Amino acid sequence: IDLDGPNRGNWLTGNIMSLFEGGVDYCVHIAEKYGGAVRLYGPLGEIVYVSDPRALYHIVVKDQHIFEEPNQFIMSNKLVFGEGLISTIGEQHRRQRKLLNPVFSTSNMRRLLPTLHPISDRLTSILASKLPADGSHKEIDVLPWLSRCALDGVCQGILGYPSNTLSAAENDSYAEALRKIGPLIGKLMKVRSITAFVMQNCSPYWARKVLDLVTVPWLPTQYMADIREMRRIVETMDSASRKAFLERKAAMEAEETPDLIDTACRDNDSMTSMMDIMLKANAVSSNTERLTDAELLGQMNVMVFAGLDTTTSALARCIYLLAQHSGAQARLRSEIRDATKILEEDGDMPSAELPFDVLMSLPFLDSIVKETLRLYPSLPVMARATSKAITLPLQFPARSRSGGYTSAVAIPEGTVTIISILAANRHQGLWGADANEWHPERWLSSPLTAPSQAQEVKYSMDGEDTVSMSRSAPVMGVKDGVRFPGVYSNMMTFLGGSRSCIGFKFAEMELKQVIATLVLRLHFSLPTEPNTQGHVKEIQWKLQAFHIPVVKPPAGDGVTPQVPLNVRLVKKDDFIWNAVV
Ligand code: HEM
Repeated sequence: IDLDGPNRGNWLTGNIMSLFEGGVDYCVHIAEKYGGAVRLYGPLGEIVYVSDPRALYHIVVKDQHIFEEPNQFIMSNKLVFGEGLISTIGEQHRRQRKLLNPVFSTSNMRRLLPTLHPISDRLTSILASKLPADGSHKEIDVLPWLSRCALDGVCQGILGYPSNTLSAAENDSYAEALRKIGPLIGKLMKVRSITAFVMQNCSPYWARKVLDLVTVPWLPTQYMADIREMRRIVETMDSASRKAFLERKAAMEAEETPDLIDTACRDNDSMTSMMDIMLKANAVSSNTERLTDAELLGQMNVMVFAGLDTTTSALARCIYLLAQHSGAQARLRSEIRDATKILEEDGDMPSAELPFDVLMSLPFLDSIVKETLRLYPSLPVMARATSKAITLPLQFPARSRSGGYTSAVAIPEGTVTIISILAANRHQGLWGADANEWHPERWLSSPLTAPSQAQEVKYSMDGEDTVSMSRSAPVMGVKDGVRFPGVYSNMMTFLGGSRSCIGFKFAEMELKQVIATLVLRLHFSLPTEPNTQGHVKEIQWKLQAFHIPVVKPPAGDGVTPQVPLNVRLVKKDDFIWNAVV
């Protein structure tokens, strides 16, 4: 591959792990140094690391069928989640998206918001109850509570399943399974290729038998234990979501109204869940487009999983940044107070239960969420594999192997391509010289163009595939008609194209609801209490599959800090890792 890049590194594993070891700085630095397409090495050879806007447009939109998710990703997802969106490709995936896209419409989000009100209230009350009655401050590890909140949010909002992990002393087995599944998938990453091979060549019955057999003789014991644990988790998850699904389906079939979508939503606005809406959309769809029960069930499993650690990571980052920037926190609080005061005066709403349209249009809250998701996307990099050879055009020339520059790169079939969401979101050419800084005000100084003056934003890729769109667009992230092909405010956080995040509106709404409720009543700051030796605890962020906050105990403190039960601890170097779950 005729691209420049860092040295190969380890002869066997290459330099791919540097992305995670070097963290955000490294991921951004290599794009700034070599350009929007960089050559890296993995165990199986060369890898292309991409952050160029035109190349990304080809990867996620125009040539998406050539840049599919790697086979082992699809196959192992199928084994764990069933027939949901992250386990299907091609025509089946297209059919699923066609039915599901309208389910995530703005009007359906409006219906779902009330399911999040009691959850964000409960989170706030729990944290407030831990504070001293005299109004003074106290150090609380908020991460596990944010995680429980995100879990209750997806369970209730998506599945209609009241997991109540915020209130319950003991978690139910379903909630427990959901919390464990992300880290286990990470641990089992190395055996994914075996899974893919077996799944493709055997029936489900034999796949199960073969996987049992082939893994026994040579896999380290820990893998075996993890595989057994994964199987237990999958069974728990499957039986709980199947039960919820069958109950809702039976209840829906008992309704004798032809216009199922409209009636149910009108009659029972606040009680609805994503599953209800999806079941109803499916019932009224044509026979050829209708999803099977297995596909519907798979969607539920996938959405609950996809919406959990991503949202927790984003919530944690927002709270962390607000704690770091007390001025922004104060400004946000007064914006929310003003909004709730107006409503109280109107006698409309109790405190933080802002109506959907008010919540979603608070300018500073919107800026905080956007800027945080831009600078710290929950999923910093995504992998694709080319199903055939292709030449990828670049918007901005990248450094070639010979030391010159190239504006197109030939990629052989079977090449792993890494989409760098992180580097794209920090592209200085499109986001400005301060692209690496958290600066929420940038979104305020970039008002929406009024619909009457809607600009024709020309997304000029090449002669043939020019995409033009007329819309009221924020000017942020666009320069000379060039922008990233993301579904959310020109950034790549939720990707773009047919495999973009289907739940991004739900995620945005949940983030805004939880942050508004928390900030209205609580003030957040970083740890300040020195231990007996005068050292203060540090919070740092580790880049794994997700961004994970890492708590470094105060220097010289040999005592392991007290941590809540649901936090998985891994001792590495001198850090205590608080996994997101
Ligand atoms: C801040 C929160 C979130 C972030 C940053 C995020 C990000 C992403 C990204 C980058 C992808 C593309 C993955 C890939 O191509 O491999 C994705 C896919 C997906 N997300 Fe999200 N997500 C978030 C929340 C949610 C929520 C709340 C839901 C469910 C309601 C959800 C459901 C999905 C699904 C089902 C897919 C697969 C789509 C497909 O393949 O067609 N996500 N998400």
